Amino acid sequence: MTDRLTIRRPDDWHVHLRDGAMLTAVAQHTARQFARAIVMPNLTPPVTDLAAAAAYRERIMAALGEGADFTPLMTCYLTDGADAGMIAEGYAAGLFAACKLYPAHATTNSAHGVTDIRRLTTVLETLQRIGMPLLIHGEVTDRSIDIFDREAVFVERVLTPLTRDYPALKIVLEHITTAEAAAFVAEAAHPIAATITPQHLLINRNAIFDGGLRPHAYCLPVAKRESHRLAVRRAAVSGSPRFFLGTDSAPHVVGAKESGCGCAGIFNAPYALEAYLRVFDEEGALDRFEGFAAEHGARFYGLPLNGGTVTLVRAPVTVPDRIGTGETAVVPFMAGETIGWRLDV
Ligand SMILES: NC(=O)N[C@@H](CC(=O)O)C(=O)O
Ligand SMILES: [Zn+2]
Ligand SMILES: [Zn+2]
Repeated sequence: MTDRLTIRRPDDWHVHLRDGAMLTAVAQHTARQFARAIVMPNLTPPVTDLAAAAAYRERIMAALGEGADFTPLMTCYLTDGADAGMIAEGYAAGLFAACKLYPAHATTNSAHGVTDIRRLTTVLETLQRIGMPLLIHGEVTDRSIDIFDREAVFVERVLTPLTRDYPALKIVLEHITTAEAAAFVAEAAHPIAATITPQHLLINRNAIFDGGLRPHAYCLPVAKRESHRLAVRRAAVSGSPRFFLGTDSAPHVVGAKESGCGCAGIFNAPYALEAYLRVFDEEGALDRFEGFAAEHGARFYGLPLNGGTVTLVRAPVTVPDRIGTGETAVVPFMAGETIGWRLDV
């Protein structure tokens, strides 16, 4: 039995670092484990231009303090009015690493998102031409579609034609939750990849209703039935370079979760690596963990691999019931549970 695993320093290819007091509270958890992270732009107001992205990057580095060895990779939130020239300029300048497509009203802070992807023709042509990745929250927002089917229907109705219309457009389908999404990404003759969260590897939809309504197990896309969880697990540990780590850590203050209308989002940053490693351990795939956590994403984005290493040791670690106080009090993913691995720092 392996009791110690050392891998190249990993990256988180999808995280919400928030802003203000919450940013100050949560950023350290990500920077402690990851060398780089793709930072989601769904602030209020969203990060839609160069000045907003540069200022947000500054606030992230200020929150981490002097000497932090962490690189935030900024993203541009696409709206119906997105400006292709500005986006290309930001990419060329190394400010934007990618663009993020939220279908309008699909998830937290997506009200300014895209109402119809056909409005983005010029932007998509530009991204394709310059090799800039398009990151997608892949759910349809059609209210007649059952919430558990919104990702699979997005794959069929939106993603399939998109890959046909833009055959060289680099796409990351974010936080996949279904067998349909995993199969599409694995098999498409297209430069496409997917991020996978710890929660979609560890819980199915029963967790949301386990003895009562469990707001801390609620995120979007919502967890699916067990057969989908198993399909997503197989994809993660398959060794395919198209699947990589993206926590989707999405903190909401405890009162916003435990509410008559609780926010979507799971805060998993504090024990993210440990949670993922538990899955690879259970699947007998420890040898594939480094690829998933530290290599596949960087290669897909066309970025260098990190130097340095992190070490995880087999040890019982119990996740606290709550992290932070007051306006930054958050209930972490797996609160009260014991994970069998600990990051050795
Ligand atoms: N995943 C979530 O449930 N929530 C995210 C938004 C997102 O990634 O869709 C958030 O910003 O809270
Ligand atoms: Zn999302
Ligand atoms: Zn997210």
